[in-house]
Amino acid sequence: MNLIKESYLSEYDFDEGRPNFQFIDVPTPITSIQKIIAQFSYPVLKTMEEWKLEARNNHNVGRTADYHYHCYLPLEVNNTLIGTIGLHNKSRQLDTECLRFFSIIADLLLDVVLFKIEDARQLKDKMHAQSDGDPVEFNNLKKQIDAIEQSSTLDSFFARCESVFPVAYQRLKFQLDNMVVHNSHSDEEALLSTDERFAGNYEGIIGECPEMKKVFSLIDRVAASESTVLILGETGTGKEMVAKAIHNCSDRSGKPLVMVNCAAVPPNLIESELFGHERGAFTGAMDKRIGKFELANGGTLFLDEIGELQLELQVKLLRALQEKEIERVGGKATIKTDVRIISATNRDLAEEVKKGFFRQDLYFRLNVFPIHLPALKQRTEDIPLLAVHFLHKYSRKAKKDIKGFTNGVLKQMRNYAWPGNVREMEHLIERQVLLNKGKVVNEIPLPTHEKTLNDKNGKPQKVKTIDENERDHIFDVLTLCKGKISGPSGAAKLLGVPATTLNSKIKRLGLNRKHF
Ligand SMILES: Nc1ncnc2c1ncn2[C@@H]1O[C@H](COP(=O)(O)OP(=O)(O)OP(=O)(O)O)[C@@H](O)[C@H]1O
Repeated sequence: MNLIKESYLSEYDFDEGRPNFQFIDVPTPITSIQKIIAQFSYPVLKTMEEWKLEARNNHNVGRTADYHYHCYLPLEVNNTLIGTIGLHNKSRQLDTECLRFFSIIADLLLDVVLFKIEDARQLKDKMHAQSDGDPVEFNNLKKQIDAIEQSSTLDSFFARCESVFPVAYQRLKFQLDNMVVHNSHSDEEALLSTDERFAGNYEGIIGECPEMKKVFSLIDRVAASESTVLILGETGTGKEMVAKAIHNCSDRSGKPLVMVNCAAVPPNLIESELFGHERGAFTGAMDKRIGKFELANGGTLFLDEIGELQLELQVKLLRALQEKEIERVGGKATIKTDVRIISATNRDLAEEVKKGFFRQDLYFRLNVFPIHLPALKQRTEDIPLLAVHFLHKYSRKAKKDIKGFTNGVLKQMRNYAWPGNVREMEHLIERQVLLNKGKVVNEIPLPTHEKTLNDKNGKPQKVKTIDENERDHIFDVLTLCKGKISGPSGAAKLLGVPATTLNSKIKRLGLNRKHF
């Protein structure tokens, strides 16, 4: 029996939503490592240095030179080694769940090989029986045998894997990329689920596309510094998660991370929310109150939706950042603060500055280290991964055993625009888990009316609120009229409203005339 080949299972990508492990599938003669592997009946994981030592340095590392961890398993038929299967990983350790899965893959591969051997053997028997008989039939059988022998073992293997465990494929891919390097191999540690281990890393942020890898590397780089960070991205892209990850990876992690959603606090209360107030500072201030700046002392203050902060408050925030001290509302004393600021917005802040809605000096202060989070529709390769993650999370919670999605559902999700990004997907899957009857999700009620509008170039645009629309339009007309409101060449005439009405709209919408 021939050695089949040493197959490499380490390079993989997603092809049209279908996990596609790229085996490097070249027949090789039996190697010294394979001889060692043949002594085991279970997956053996070692670093390449350890393998080389085992093989008395007599191993040509070849294509796997870039990889650090190498796990091998022998493939045997009737006690004869017919090949080995290798799983290689660049920098991260492989855990027990992954190794178990690897054994299943090896079994399936062996199954496929056995079928192939058996089919070829039966045809050969028939062919021998025909050796003195019909030459046409003989040639026909010979062709069939050649076809079997030359057929890709791995193609048949993929077909089997896909039908046997489509979701497990995605799990493996997810694990491989997100595995944490372990120095110890205690069972307890190895048995922790990937999600739990991962949560201690980047706050459970999932993503493997190049844009997300860049985000992880920016988190790594900025966390240890004291820099002010501005996180930009559409709603639901994970800005809050990134802020938590930066705080948790920083030296301030032992101190509080205090969050303020600038859009959620009424404008008249935001100053007291941030800086606190003294008793009697304003009607309703019955007691002294400590503000978020003071609460975050020594730690991090996360200012979410910073783009919604009114101009008046922006001045006060800027002062607090520059002077590193605050005054409570109604108070006289200045209070020193040591706070790292992380802010986030789904607005285009640079554009807001141009329009006069956001102070340029504050923007420069906050935008020391920007991190841009991609919209979900810009990272469709992450969609199956996130979907499976949420499916497992909510199935576990609901105590249901839902194994995965059909390819059709995955495709639907990849084609959807996700205006609410990851948050929208999470809610949708949480709901679907509760409603789902079988073990597989075979339909998903994606909204038919996406909350985006195509512009004249066919690009999807966020649907603006009436106020945003009005503000932008007034801004454009004021720019055209160089800030002039009344008179024949003024904006009021063009907009068809009295100058007094336009003035009050400008005030209400927070437009700043000096920018025109
Ligand atoms: N990469 C990700 N991996 C896992 N979960 C994610 C990811 N991104 C977002 N989520 C989930 O989506 C939800 C929204 O995330 P988050 O609140 O961080 O988004 P956001 O950008 O701050 O949204 P908003 O601008 O509306 O405040 C969270 O429940 C989080 O669990």
